[in-house]
Amino acid sequence: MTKVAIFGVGLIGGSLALCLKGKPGLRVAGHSNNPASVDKYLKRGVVDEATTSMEEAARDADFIFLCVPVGCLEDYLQKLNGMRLKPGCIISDVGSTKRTVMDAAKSLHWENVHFIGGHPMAGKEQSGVEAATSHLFENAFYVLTPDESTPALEVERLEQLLAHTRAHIVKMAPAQHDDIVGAVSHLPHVIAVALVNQVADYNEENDLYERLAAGGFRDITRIASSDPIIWRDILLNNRSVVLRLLEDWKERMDGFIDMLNKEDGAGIESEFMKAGSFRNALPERRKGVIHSTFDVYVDVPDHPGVVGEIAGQLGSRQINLSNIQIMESRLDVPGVMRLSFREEEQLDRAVEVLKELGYSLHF
Ligand SMILES: NC(=O)C1=CN([C@@H]2O[C@H](COP(=O)(O)OP(=O)(O)OC[C@H]3O[C@@H](n4cnc5c(N)ncnc54)[C@H](O)[C@@H]3O)[C@@H](O)[C@H]2O)C=CC1
Ligand SMILES: O=C(O)C(=O)Cc1ccc(O)cc1
Repeated sequence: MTKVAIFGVGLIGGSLALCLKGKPGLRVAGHSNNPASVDKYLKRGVVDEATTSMEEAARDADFIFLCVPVGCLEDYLQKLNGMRLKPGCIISDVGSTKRTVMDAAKSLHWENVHFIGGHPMAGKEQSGVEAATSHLFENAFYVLTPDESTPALEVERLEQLLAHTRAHIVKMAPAQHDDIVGAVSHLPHVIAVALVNQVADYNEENDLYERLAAGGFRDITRIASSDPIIWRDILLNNRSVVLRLLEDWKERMDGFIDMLNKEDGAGIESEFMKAGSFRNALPERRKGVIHSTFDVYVDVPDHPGVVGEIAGQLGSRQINLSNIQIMESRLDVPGVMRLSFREEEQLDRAVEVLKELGYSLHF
């Protein structure tokens, strides 16, 4: 049996556990400092075993994943470094920044243990094991930042395990990762939070702001609801990159101020045209590279008739399903069903029907 130990079974650790648990030859152990969390992991059936003891979780583990806030990673590495780990053990993490954790791992001496940094580039604004799902990483990029000294065979072992996530593995240097992810993820989170708080302050005087903020404002600020501790740690950790990006951002805002002052309509138009053509060309995650289908995930209550009901409702409207897969179905966990369609138009119609029927959908 291959033992996988997961430290911090929250949104990401829990989702990873759900990808791996029940796969042939794999056993998943969870760790939390908090006894109540350990009970919760077991009760939800996310892991095979759980403990508050780091030693017990790490003992005999073939793989260890650190899925705790970025600010805790160095401390966890130091603790693991002081333990007797299984020879050949691979330690990885899922932190949203890669430079400091790679430096921390490199500064320690490991005896036949390999650290390979990782970052699944998928997530959501919710946190905790309650929000974990087995399909979170599907079709997403999963960055690995192996050091030059890490034997290729060990990186392959990790990649083989991560194949269960159905994510696309990409390898890059830690500093490059932090620069790019700073721009496409960390900066947008800061902007979303600042924007929401700006409107929240206006709303103190007049609650019409809140009432009219239903449409686009909600969409572009979804990530402002992300977990404060997780994001405090990410931003402090990648602060030099984020500070540089915010300086650029300030310049861009000055550019808009300038165009408005000068009533430069052509300038504004050209900014929207440039943004539109870049954004419209961005790859859509739901059109997976591996699968030539259009998929939607439906949260379904655990009752036997639900597959029939959904298939029946879609069939009666001549919406052609190409596949149905139940991804999690246990007594105590609500199920997730993947519906696949060969054509985007069929998917769009199905989404409309399922929303009308009150199902909660994910892409
Ligand atoms: N939220 C997201 O969308 C993504 C997060 N990440 C990274 O994954 C890691 C885990 O994040 P999530 O699963 O989202 O968070 P979460 O809050 O859902 O889970 C964090 C886990 O760490 C444990 N933990 C241990 N020590 C802690 C401490 N001192 N303070 C708070 N929690 C502590 C918590 O009990 C919990 O099990 C972070 O390093 C984050 O940067 C990576 C990709 C996406
Ligand atoms: O909710 C979203 O869209 C995200 O941006 C999720 C996310 C959060 C943190 C990461 O390191 C990677 C992805």
